[in-house]
Amino acid sequence: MNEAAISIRDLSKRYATGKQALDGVSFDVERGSIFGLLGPNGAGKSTIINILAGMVQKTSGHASIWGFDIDVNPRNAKASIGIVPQEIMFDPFFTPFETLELFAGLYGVPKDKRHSMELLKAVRLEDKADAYARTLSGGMKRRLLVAKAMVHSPPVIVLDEPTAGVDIELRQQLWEYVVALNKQGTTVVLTTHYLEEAEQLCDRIAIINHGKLIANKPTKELVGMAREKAVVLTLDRDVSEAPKHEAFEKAELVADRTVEITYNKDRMNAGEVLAAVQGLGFGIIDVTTKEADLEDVFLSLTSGSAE
Ligand SMILES: Nc1ncnc2c1ncn2[C@@H]1O[C@H](COP(=O)(O)OP(=O)(O)OP(=O)(O)O)[C@@H](O)[C@H]1O
Repeated sequence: MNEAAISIRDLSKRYATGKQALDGVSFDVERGSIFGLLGPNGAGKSTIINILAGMVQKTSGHASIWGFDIDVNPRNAKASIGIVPQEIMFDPFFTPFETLELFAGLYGVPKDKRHSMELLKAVRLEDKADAYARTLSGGMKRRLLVAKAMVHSPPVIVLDEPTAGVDIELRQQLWEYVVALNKQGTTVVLTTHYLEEAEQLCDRIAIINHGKLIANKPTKELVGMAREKAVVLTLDRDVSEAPKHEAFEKAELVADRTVEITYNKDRMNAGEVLAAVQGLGFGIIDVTTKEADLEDVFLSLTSGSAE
């Protein structure tokens, strides 16, 4: 089957306040992929996820999960997706093991088909299986949320800003688990503000801004959209200011002999930059190039538009 894991068509949402949170958004998430949904605060990411989760009613448009239309087949659509919410919400009186059993029960997973202990192991919480949830650290709670989203073994898991408030080590553990899940076939959608992580993890990235989709491309292509590139040059002598040339976007002295030159890759290439510097009478001892990253693209696409 090559039907999309998630298919969204002309999705719009106007909240009762009159706020148009989504305005005709369409995209597909390919089965087996890791898909990044990025956008500044208030862009509409959570609204999309909440519509998929059945927690927010869309105003118009269509959405289907694993081939199940959320209006026509809401139960199957819901059974096909696990959502890791932004907010940490647990009943503090249940242990992690009980929490997972409870949710498996709510999803109608029969006792012999439950895998609560396996899930706890996968998120490295097996030691805490019987501890009170309120005694867990923030990172542990976050990992429990991921396990909770997986109790019904959905083919698609959505992580809504899962890394907020989680320290670097825990974040890496979480990503390792997400990547492992994906390797086993789970389709992953994640919203994140950590562009670097999105760039490393996602096969494809969509950017949403003011309720509209403004980009949807394979990660490499999106990163390639950055127009500016830079070279860092070590010159053969100390200079008091960076070599100036009309074709450079920017030239900065970063140390006595080191300059960083930013250029527009549509207008020139690194070789031409070097030739221009040599033409100004400088010898070049060393060169490193700096690739533009997703952050550059993100900023140029969404600049000045966060709420
Ligand atoms: N229940 C609601 N009632 C009215 N307006 C809402 C509601 N929920 C969200 N909004 C508004 O809709 C817009 C989109 O919000 P949404 O939470 O989807 O954005 P987001 O991209 O997830 O942002 P963040 O990254 O901050 O979570 C925002 O302007 C928000 O204030």
